[in-house]
Amino acid sequence: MADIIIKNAYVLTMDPEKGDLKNGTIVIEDGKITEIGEKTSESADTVIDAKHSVVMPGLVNTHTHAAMTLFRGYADDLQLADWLEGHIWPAEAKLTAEDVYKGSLLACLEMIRSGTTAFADMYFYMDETAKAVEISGLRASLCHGLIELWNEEKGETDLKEGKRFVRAWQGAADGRIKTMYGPHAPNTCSEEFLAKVREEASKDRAGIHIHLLETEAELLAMKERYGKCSVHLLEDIGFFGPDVLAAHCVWLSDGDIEILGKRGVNVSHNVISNMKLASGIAPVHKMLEKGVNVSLGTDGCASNNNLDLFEEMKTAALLHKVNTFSPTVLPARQVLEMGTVNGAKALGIEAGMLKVGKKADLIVVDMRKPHLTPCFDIHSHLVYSARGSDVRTTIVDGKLLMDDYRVLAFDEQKVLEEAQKAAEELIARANA
Ligand SMILES: O=c1[nH]cnc2c1ncn2[C@@H]1O[C@H](CO)[C@@H](O)[C@H]1O
Ligand SMILES: [Zn+2]
Repeated sequence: MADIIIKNAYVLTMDPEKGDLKNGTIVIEDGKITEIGEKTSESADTVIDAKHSVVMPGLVNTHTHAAMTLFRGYADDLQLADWLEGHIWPAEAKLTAEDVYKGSLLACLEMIRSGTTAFADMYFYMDETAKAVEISGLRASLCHGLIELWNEEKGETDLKEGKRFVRAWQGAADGRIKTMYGPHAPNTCSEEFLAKVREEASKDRAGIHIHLLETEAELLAMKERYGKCSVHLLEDIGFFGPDVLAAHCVWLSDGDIEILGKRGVNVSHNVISNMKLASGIAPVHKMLEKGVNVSLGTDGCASNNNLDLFEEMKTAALLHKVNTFSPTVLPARQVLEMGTVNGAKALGIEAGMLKVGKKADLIVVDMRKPHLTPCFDIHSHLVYSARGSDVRTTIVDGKLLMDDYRVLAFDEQKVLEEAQKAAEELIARANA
């Protein structure tokens, strides 16, 4: 007997070999997809009738700071340096472990509701985010943010905590949690420190998550300090590899793109954050042309201000069209690949596609909505018309986290109330 059967669905497999099924059935057992076809002879404890719905791989958010949900709308319309150093960092100095727990749970709730099944996170008090992931049922690649700022003592303390976290949580929550090293950025960490982090990550067989060339200010600071940009510096110290996840990558030269492609670096494109902070426009279509694995991230809620990857897909598709004066750039199908297949690859997850043997991380999107009627093309609808709130069911590792708009993972009202209270108290402390 199987665990879950989803029937009567439009199945968007994202598997080029299989294609889509107009009226399909998916069977889930022991956390994996065991059958995809027109019908099944199996029976299951839970049978979901997905009439008027699309079943698709869960979306993967490859760059966020989950607990920053507490700063949603706290500091808007500011220059990045002023935003980060003048507002966010002083407020973060007042964060407690409990705040991070409550903010992370809120983020998990928002992700479950908007169809995200896995995410990559860099922050502080990461045990708390890990606990929230464990409870919520989501999948995540987590790292403790290392902000050395050329302070040797801080570098050592951060790295020690980073290593403790990597070792404590690697493979936890039935393998749903993976851990990484999280050096903040090449302009907030020294060359020696970055080299040391690379060494430790290799030793622990953990990946590395870093902000990379987000702003022109970083590019200029790097040129002044080292006479080369961040990509060349990291290339010269042997930092890059397919286990590196680089967020933003806005200020890249053609040569930088070649390097990222050659080294198999995974890029997280955070289009809304880049627009909101006016950081610039990442050369996404060029990266994709060069075979770079580009996925999508929301960044934290202080620079977005939500975790809805449907919005991210639409915005990415639109921005790159107007930026290149070419409406054929980033077509809907390619953007869906960025949100699913490429994201799963970036986090090393056996998912991102609905295929027998893959992990059962999938979502059911309700298409019986005014803004989704009529429907000629599912790809187009999912990118240009759908919203995160159209997701009715979310399954991770073969477990139902939300069933027909009902969140099962935890008490939703309690999560909302506690996050609201924690945020109010935190901001009061920060403004005191
Ligand atoms: O877009 C961004 N650029 C640079 N730093 C960021 C951004 N978003 C969040 N953080 C900061 O990164 C640290 C995580 O370890 C946090 O301090 C967070 O505020
Ligand atoms: Zn970030």
